[in-house]
Parts: sequence; structure tokens; C-alpha cells
Amino acid sequence: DGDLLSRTADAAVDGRKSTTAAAVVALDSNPPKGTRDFYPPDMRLRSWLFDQWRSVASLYGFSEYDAPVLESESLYTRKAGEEVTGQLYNFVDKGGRNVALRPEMTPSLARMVMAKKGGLPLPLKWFSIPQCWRYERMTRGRRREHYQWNMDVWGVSGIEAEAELLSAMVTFFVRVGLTSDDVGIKVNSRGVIAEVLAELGVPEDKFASTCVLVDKLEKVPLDEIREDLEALGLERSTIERLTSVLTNTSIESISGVLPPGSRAIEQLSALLDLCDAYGIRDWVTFDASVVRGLAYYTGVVFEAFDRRGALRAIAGGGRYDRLLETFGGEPTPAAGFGFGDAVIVELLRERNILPSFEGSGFDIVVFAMGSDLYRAAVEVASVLRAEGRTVDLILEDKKAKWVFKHASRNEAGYCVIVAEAEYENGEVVVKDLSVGEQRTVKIGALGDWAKEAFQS
Ligand SMILES: OCc1cccc(Br)n1
Repeated sequence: DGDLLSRTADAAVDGRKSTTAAAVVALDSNPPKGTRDFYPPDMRLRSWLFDQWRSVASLYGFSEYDAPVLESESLYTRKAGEEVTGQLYNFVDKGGRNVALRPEMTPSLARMVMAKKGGLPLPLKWFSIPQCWRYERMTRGRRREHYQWNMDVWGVSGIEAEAELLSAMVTFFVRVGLTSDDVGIKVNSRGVIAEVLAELGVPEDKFASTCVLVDKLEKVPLDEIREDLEALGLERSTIERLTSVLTNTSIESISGVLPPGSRAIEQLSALLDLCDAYGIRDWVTFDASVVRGLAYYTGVVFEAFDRRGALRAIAGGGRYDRLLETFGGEPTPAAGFGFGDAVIVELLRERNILPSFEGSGFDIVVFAMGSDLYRAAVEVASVLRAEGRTVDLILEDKKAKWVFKHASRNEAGYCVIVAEAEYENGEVVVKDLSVGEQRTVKIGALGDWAKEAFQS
């Protein structure tokens, strides 16, 4: 029945029905394990956080850069037992290349600097907000991705770089409503460990792995680490000396246990003095137990923590003067930090200082009372948009009750109603949703009305 075309169309629909019938199992609507969807309210929160990070970076004269989320696995094949490289989200691509989703941004930054072979005018003050990945066995149900604000200074060997980074981090905390009662920043230098190991004759090539193991002392007892340290070839006496040095929480006390004239202590004292100059000294505290978990740190290291919670690390960073050499590049001093998007949001939520992002917050909802006025509503919306106002034009013939509910749920400022009687007088009804009052406005005067209503 019917001509060839319609018979063909019917067959196609029937064919699809049978295919659909076969695929009875519904699509799994969850995002991949360990990853998140960002619905509009979540995205507004994320954009707000990124805007805070970007404005602080800009305040400090940092420039934004980016690199592919996919990198060669070879950027991360450090053999120091770090968590971040032990949980690499790596695979072999269709060209047989060993690739990985970046677990951190610093190696990409180093690769970008290498690529310019000294052609970049130093110093660099660069920042980025990359999504970073890890493939952790879901036994711990932790996330596999996060966004991490990276701030780095390349080409400055003095602790002035670290002081600037600490100040930028504090400026962010203050900006989002946190004080030094909420958050502290522990500061130390891996130079302390380097000097102890040197004094005890431990070869330099044990340094990075020793630091990574010492970092684990935060989480696991010494007995478990002791074996690993001995496996590294450290004598028991060395381990005892190290652990005793790490318990120091004042420059004075540690100065007494280190060789006189320690460069690490000299630098830390200078850094703390600069923190005073920045007015952030009360945020910062010396703690010899902080070493951070990345193998490539070589000097000052620091970690922002929540003073009242489980002392979770909010952010961390430090100096990494040898990274470029490990990639075959020229010795180039560098320092930076990474600041994840998860702990800070939890902290702000706990402190009840996270802004709300439930509503779209557009300025105006425009709707026509009756579809024969829709064309007029389009003209009204266009005038208001030309004034730079964000307008949600109701696209269907909805009852006023529905529109007002929609407008207040979305925290809109005003409702502009195109109604027959007023329209015949060349007017529209404007309802101020914050106070519930309404008035009429000449269509020709809508531009002025918008300027005045939103002149804040
Ligand atoms: O901070 C370590 C890390 C790296 C990549 C992804 C996630 Br989630 N966490």
C-alpha cells in the first residue's frame, strides 16, 4: 500500500523498532566511574570557583596557559613510588602509543618550556586550571578526576617566588571568606632532609625516594615505612636522625639539630620574613614534617590545611629546580602549587560560606499572554537583550501562574508581560519579583527602564 517512498519509510521505522526492541537494556545514565556530571547549578558553582582562581592569578600578574589532557606516558614514568604516578590513567592508543590522561599539570608545563628551547623570556608566571586524572581501584570509591588550579613561577631561584605564591594562595582564601583561623599553611624545606642525608653520607640518588617515603609518614606508621627506608639502603641511625629532625615545628628548635649555617634554615627564615611583609605571617607555620609527595620537589615545600577538620590538605606546592634537567633540558629554577577543586568546596560548604547557585539568575522573564502576542514578546525580549539584559523568553503559551513560579524558582529579577489591553496602548506590564509590585511601561521606554532598573 502507498507509493514506494512511504513504503520505504515504514520499513525503516519498523526496522528501527526491531533494533530498539533488541537493545532492551537501557543506557547506563551514570557518568563513568569516578567522574562527575556538572548540571547547571554545579557548573555555576564550578565557574564561580574558577573565576575566583582566575581573578587572583590575574591580580598577581600570572598568564593562563593550557595543554592537552592526553600526554605521552613518558612524562610521568618517575620511579620514586609516588601515588600520582602509581595510579596513572594510561593506555595504548590505536597508533600503539603509550599515552596517559595527565595526573598533574607540571610535567606538561615543563614540556612546553622545553619545546621553546630557552626562547621563552624568563621569568614565567603562568597558571592553568586543568582537569587531572588518576586510575585508582574503585575499592576506595574516590574520584578519578578533579580540576586543579596550578600556579608556577619559572626562572626565579630565590624564595621571593615561593613568597609570591603563598601570598596569592592566601589572597584566594580571603576572597572566598576564609580566615587564618580556618586555614593554615605549613612550610618546610626538603633542604633540611638533603642536609641531614648529606651529613650522614647518604648518596643523592636516594633523596627523592626518601622524601616520598617520608611523606607517607603522614598516613602510615613508621614501622611500615622503616622497612622501605632500609630497603633504600638507609641505616637505622639515619632513619632515627631523620624522624627526630622531622618532629620540629619551630625554626629555633630545628636550627639546634642541623649543622650550623644551614642554607635551608636561612631560606626558610627569609621566606617567613617576606610572609610578614605580605601580611600573611599568621597563616604560615613552620613544620619540618611536611615534605609533600611529589618526587621532583627540591627545596621549600608547603601545604595548606583545614585547621578544624581532619587537617585535610587543601593545596600544596614547592620548589622543583631539577625537573627540566630530568627531561633533558637546561637547569631552570621553578616553584609552584596545585590546588584541587574538591576539598576547598567541602570546606566552604562546611563553613556555610559557599554562595548559592540554584537559580539561573537571569535578569528578566518575558512572556506573551496568549500566543497571538508571541511576536510582540519576541520584539520586547530583543529590545531588552540589546540593552545587555539576560532574558528568558517563554517559548510556549504558558499560564501566568506557571511563569511566575518559573521566574522566582530561577531567581529572576523582573517579569515583563505582553498583555492584550496594555499592548493596545503600546505598553507592557513590568513586575518587580523582589517586591511583587507591577507597573506599565511604554514599549518605546523599555530601554531606559532597563538602564534604570539595572543601574547598580
Ligand atoms: O591529587 C591527586 C589526584 C590526581 C588526579 C586526580 C585526582 Br581525583 N587526584
